[in-house]
Amino acid sequence: MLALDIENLDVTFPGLSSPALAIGRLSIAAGSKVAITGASGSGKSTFVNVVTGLEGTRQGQIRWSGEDIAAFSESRRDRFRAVNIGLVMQEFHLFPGLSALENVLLPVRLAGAATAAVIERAHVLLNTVNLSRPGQKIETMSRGEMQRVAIARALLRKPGVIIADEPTASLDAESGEAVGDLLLELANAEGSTLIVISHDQRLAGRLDRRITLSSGRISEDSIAAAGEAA
Ligand SMILES: Nc1ncnc2c1ncn2[C@@H]1O[C@H](COP(=O)(O)OP(=O)(O)OP(=O)(O)O)[C@@H](O)[C@H]1O
Repeated sequence: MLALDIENLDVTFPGLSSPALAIGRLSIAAGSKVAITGASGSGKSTFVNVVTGLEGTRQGQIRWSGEDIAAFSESRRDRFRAVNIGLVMQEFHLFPGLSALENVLLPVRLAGAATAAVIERAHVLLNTVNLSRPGQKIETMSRGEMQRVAIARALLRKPGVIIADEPTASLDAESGEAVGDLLLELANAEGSTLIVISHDQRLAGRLDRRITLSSGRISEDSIAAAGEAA
């Protein structure tokens, strides 16, 4: 499991008068389960992009258990993400024409890391997410099933952190709840830190900590609020 420590982060884009994301200090403990919420345009996707290293940043530190990915080159960030971060996105990013199993294995196959043990783990994970037909073509699956394939893929390399960006947004209530259950169960079982970006108040309410972004800044943090109340 990985801890996240952010310091002096400031992400600006051309044409914006204030930063898309400005975080003086934020620590997320290893193994904790955190929801990030906020209105449209508040900086949630920017947060996902910089903490996963999908986007670089020139200002600030983003340390995962001590390793500052803000100081890494793009290719080093890509390698770090592939090994350490399990990403689940709203729009799944699965490949039609391939089966559920082939989708789960694609990143490790591309990395030349599909050992027999990893293939066995892919089968086990598909079972865990309640998919019994590993050979089913992805385009024939329901949206809830597709998201469960994406979760199995994200967990294949036993990532220290799972980051899910609006994982239930395009699902009906029942499938969304199943996906929320799975993310929590699997993060607990694997001992991964879990960060979920979500408008889904029910899902956010089930996590240990809720952080709200407003105009790129942290406007509420349930841990800080609990500390003030104590
Ligand atoms: N590449 C970019 N260039 C210019 N502005 C950008 C860029 N990316 C994001 N922004 C701006 O930064 C701000 C934060 O955007 P971001 O996508 O992080 O918000 P969000 O909270 O994820 O919103 P939503 O819930 O609508 O997806 C917005 O004002 C957005 O227009």
